[in-house]
Amino acid sequence: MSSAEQGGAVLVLEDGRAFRGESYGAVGRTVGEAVFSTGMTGYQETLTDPSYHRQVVVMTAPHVGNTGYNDEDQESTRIWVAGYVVRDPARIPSNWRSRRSLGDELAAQGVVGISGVDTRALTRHLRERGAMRVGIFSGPDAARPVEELRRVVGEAPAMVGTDLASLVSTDEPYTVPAVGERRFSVAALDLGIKSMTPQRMAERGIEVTVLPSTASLEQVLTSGADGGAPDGVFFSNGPGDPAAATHEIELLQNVLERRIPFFGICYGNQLLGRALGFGTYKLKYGHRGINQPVMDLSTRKVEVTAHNHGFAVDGRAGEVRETPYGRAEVSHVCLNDDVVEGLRCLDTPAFSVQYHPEAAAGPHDASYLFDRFVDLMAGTATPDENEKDA
Ligand SMILES: NC(=O)CC[C@H](N)C(=O)O
Repeated sequence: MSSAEQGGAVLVLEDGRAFRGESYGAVGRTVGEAVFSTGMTGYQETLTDPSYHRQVVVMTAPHVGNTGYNDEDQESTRIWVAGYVVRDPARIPSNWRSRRSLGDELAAQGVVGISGVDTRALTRHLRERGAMRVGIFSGPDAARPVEELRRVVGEAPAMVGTDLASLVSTDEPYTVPAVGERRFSVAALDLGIKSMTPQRMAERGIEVTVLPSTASLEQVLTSGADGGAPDGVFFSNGPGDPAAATHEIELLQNVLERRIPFFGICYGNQLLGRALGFGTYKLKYGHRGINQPVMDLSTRKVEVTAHNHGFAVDGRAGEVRETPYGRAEVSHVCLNDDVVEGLRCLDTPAFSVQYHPEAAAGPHDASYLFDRFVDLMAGTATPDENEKDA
């Protein structure tokens, strides 16, 4: 069934603003946090990123679905976004890898979307008023009065204070083998991990044991080769508010105390921040897209990077703090708004970034960070020297 045959749909924001359009994907109703992504490409990776759990994603790129949906680019086993908002969906997808249209895939996975929306107006609204709850309603719901639908939206759970990692994490540990000879073993806590992340490590000779977010310290410490301690610990990206991740923060403090080399991405960066005693806060509307400029303050180099975060670590560019694990510095900042994009411990082998060096989707400028992790484990970089390979 084409979108036109599916009938009308309405998007209703928590503050009462409504946009009418056509149903796209599954027919029904959905609620979540409205966020926008500025990526021009990479929608399949976005849709399947578990960090988007409970979020309704608005695409600022006007044409979405041009390359259809393939069987290779997914970052997890399913689409995680709670809803999808586009202006102009492709009527005829075209790519040699495409297996079906994006609209058909959204429908097959039960994801409610809306098309024909003035996504520029919607994005400007979110930018001015901040991220807020939203609902998409199609089928018989589309005909209901907006005020009634707004009440439904208002009952959706808020993002602040919500611990979501356990809802998206793996139930059972699994191993991603090293490509070629195994040089290191890493325990990766799955807080919503994207499949490209263990892949990038495996390419560097790392065997990755992916553990559930509820893993105990004991499990982490016996997940290395032959049941021994791993050479490094990694914390992944993931949905929810880092302030609510009590178990994971405590686990990380134990890792830092033992001086096991640590690397964190996105949620992992926020959790390193909290483990060190930094605060975290909710950004007005967040950073999402694959075209965000970040400066590595140790080299002054600018990288174009992929982002997906609604929270951030509270700190200033270049700031060095005394923490229970020695000195820690703010190592990277976003050049759009000075938001903290990376942390590095100077006396403990640990660092993290708020953005996505795994680059799925996104530019590969930041892949050097996986090499820094290797250097930390190899002992070829002392924590305060590891800028040398940038
Ligand atoms: N992609 C992520 O890891 C996101 C982290 C956190 N949930 C945030 O929104 O900021």
